[in-house]
Amino acid sequence: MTEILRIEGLQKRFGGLVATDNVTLDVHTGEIHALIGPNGAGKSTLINQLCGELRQDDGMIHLAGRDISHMAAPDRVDLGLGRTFQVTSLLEEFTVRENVGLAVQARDGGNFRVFDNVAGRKSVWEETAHLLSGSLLDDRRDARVADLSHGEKKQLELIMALATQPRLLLLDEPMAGLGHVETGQMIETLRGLHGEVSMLLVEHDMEAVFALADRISVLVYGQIIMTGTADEVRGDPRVREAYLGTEDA
Ligand SMILES: Nc1ncnc2c1ncn2[C@@H]1O[C@H](COP(=O)(O)OP(=O)(O)OP(=O)(O)O)[C@@H](O)[C@H]1O
Repeated sequence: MTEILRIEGLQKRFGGLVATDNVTLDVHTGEIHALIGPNGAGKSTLINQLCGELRQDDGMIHLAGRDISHMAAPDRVDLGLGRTFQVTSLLEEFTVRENVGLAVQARDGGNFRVFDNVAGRKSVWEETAHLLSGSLLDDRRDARVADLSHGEKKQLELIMALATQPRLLLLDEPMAGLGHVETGQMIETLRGLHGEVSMLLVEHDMEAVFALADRISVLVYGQIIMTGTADEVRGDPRVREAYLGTEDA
């Protein structure tokens, strides 16, 4: 079993608070690995350290065998670390197709802002069409982002993250704010990518986590208290006490 990501002894302090406390975790190539934990457990802090937006105080991060612990954020993206664009970073007045085209161009080292440059580049539009084909947004490619539903915007975030051709995709609450139907659609979309791209999925929606994850790591007060399958996590008394409550999940 090869590992796409290996984290060892990762530590981040904010003053007296230890937000990630000696975190050791690996993501196997091709797996969906979920990271769950109560509010304030340190999930965002961990994701931000992986991206390079926050510098760890101690510990190591390896991506596909390379030590990226001290690498700048854009270099990590070049090595295959992808993160979903946030809804707030979408260009509302541009179409779905144009937003995806800009993400493709940005990956190729182009300027994210200079839209004119992208208009004439056939390869960018071919790849954009490929990314959109078969997606839930293919029929909406000429819609303005401002006219999309929240669920459609979350699908667009994901497609734009895939435009960077990640080897490991960090998904920070992809179900947040989605209704039941849209959550089901997002689960299906992620299931369709299973095996193609490795994923570290931070998510509060336990139904989605149990439906998607090969393995789940549970973070409580900055520490991983266990890693296991959905059944192992459901059945672990420490998890039930710390996170799921005493009732059946
Ligand atoms: N920049 C910061 N400065 C000081 N404390 C911080 C900072 N960022 C996070 N924290 C603290 O670190 C702890 C972990 O926060 P973090 O946001 O990583 O948790 P989380 O698991 O992502 O929570 P949630 O599920 O609510 O998003 C919390 O106690 C939080 O208040």
